Amino acid sequence: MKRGALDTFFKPVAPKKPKYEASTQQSSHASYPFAVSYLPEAFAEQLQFAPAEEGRVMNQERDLDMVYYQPYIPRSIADGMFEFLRQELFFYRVQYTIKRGGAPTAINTPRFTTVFGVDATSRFTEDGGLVDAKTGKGIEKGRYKCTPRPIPQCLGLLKDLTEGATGCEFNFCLVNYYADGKDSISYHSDDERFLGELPAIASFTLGAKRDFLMKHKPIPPSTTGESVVEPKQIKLTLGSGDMVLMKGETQRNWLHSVPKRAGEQGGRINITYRQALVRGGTDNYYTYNVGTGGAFQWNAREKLMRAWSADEDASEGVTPPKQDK
Ligand SMILES: O=C(O)CCC(=O)C(=O)O
Ligand SMILES: [Fe+2]
Repeated sequence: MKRGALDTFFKPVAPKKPKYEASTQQSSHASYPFAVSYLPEAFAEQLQFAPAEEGRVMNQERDLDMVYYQPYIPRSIADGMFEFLRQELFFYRVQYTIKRGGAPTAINTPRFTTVFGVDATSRFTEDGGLVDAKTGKGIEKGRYKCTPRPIPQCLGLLKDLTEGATGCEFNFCLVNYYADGKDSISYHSDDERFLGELPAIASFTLGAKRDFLMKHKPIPPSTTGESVVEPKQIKLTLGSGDMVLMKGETQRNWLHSVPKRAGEQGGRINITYRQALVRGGTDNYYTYNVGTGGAFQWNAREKLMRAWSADEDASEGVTPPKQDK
C-alpha cells in the first residue's frame, strides 16, 4: 500500500460540516422547552426567490382546487432547511385515546409533531404576551386549556412570504417529522369547522420524497338516478422544497394521506400553514400536536430523536463545579 493511502486510511474522520451557518439570534418563549435559532441568513436571502417555480393549477378533477409548486423553496437550500429545522425544533410523539365502538382505544400518532400559533380571536404581542385580537387587552384566564406558542422567526419568515405570494392569511403552523417509512398520516381531510367554510392550507415538504395520495370522499347516489363516476385518485411524489396549496372545495370533498412505505426512507419534514378562526381550533391543535408528553430533540450523533431533558440542556458545554476536598 502506498504511504499516501495509509495516511488517508488512519486520518481521523473530520466531523461532518453542517449544511448551514447557525444564527446567533434565537426565538424564545416561556412555552418553548428551549429557544429556537433564527433562520440562517443564507436561507433567508434565498427565500426571497420563492416561489422558485410558478405554481401549476390542479383543478382537473371534480371539487379539486389546488396549486402545486415544484419546488416553492429553491432546491439549493431545501435540504439545508430540512437539516436546520430538524435540529432546531422540538417535537412530540402524541398519544391520546378515542372511543372506538364504545371502547376507549389508545392512539399513538405515527410521526413526530409540533405546532405554533393562535386562532384569530387572539394575537401575540412583541414580547410574547397573548391579547384579545379586537380589544388588544390581555386575554381572560380560561380562554384556552393549552398554552399557545408564538410562531418562531424561522417559520414566521416562510409564513409571511407564503401569505404574500398566495394572498392567503395564516395564523397556525403545524410541523410533522416522518423519521422513516414507518411514519405516516392516514387518510383525512383538514375540514374542521374552526377552519371556516373553504380553508386554504399551504403544505411544504423538506427532506426525503414521500407519496402524497388523494381520493374523493364517497359521493352519495344522485337523486335523479344518474350514476356517478368517482373521480380518479391522485398520487403526487412530493420532493424537498415542494409545496401544495389546497383551497376552495378541496378539503370538503377530498381526503389526503402520506402512507407508510417499506425500505429505506430518509427523514421528511412537512410544514402546513393554516388559519383557525375560533378558540376551539387552538385547543384542538395543541392537544393533537403537542399533547401532554415530553419534548424530543434531534441527536445528530445518534441520528435519531431523543427525549429532551431540561437538566442535560442546562449542563451542555458547562464545566461541572470542582468537588470539595
Ligand atoms: O405530510 C404531509 O404532506 C401531509 C400532512 C397533513 O396532511 C397534515 O398535517 O394534515
Ligand atoms: Fe392534512
